[in-house]
Amino acid sequence: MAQMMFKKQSGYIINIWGESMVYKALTIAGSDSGGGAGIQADVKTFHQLHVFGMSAITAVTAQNTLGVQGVYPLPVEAVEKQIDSIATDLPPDAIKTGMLFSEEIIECVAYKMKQHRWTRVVVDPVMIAKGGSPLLKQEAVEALQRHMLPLAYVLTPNIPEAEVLTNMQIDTLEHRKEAAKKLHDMGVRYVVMKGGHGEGNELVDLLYDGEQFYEWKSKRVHTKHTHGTGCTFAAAITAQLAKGKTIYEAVDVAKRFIQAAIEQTLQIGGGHGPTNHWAFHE
Ligand SMILES: Nc1ncnc2c1ncn2[C@@H]1O[C@H](COP(=O)(O)OP(=O)(O)O)[C@@H](O)[C@H]1O
Ligand SMILES: Cc1ncc(COP(=O)(O)O)c(N)n1
Repeated sequence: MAQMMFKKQSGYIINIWGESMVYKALTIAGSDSGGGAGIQADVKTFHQLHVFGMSAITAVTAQNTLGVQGVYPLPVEAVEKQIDSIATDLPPDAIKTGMLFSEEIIECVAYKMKQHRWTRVVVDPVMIAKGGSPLLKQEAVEALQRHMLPLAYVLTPNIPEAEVLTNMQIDTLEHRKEAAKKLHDMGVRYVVMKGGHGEGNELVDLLYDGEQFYEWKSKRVHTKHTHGTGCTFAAAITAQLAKGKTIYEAVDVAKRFIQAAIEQTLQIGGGHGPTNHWAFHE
């Protein structure tokens, strides 16, 4: 009985041979000192979804709910070493990338993912923080298109990021679908285009699998506390993929996770506050 309770509370599965089956996910992204976005949002989301979270930090940002006060990229060697340390001892079941910042870091991450034969990769093409600070150098966009898109099992652009990656203006749902097709043609397996930047009271997130479109509609929460929504949403997809779920199941959980996290925000900080990573329960 005591053992049963432990299993339930610990959040991981014990198989019939008594071995622990811990699902592991890795995020390769920037650190947000304020804890609402980046690595911190990813690891909190993995944890809440009962997946063991690991990180390879690409850049340290001095950041809070008011904005980004500083960006300090790590040397490429430091990124490479973190990834190798994880790969050689704790092979991840799924990987997410977030803020990659420079061409050199993108090339390093792409090389390492190929070397370690990582295929369950969610690429969140982070470009600009909500307050407008650049998290990707402008000259690195081409490297992102060339090196990361073909490695992306899932790509999760918001509308402005999809516009930059496809070089087209997106105003309507039809435009979004056209852009998703373009991104699929650029090598992405599943395109998940987030609808937070759309108009109106209803949000539409779109999934394109190369054949069909699937839509997730939700009610827009009228709040300024949306810091880290994109990171959290993509991290929830990654956690579900780590557990072996399909992309359709993964987006379904991610959508419910982010809706709860935005509806029950924590009301902390003087600016755009973080979402609530405790709100959703499987
Ligand atoms: N105000 C909101 N109310 C409800 N859901 C939202 C809101 N803003 C964003 N979302 C959801 O959060 C996720 C991230 O969306 P988005 O804001 O487009 O990305 P990003 O944070 O990368 O800019 C999507 O699933 C989107 O539908
Ligand atoms: C280190 C880091 N990575 C990503 C974001 C984007 O945040 P959002 O999820 O709100 O687009 C951020 N503000 N900081």
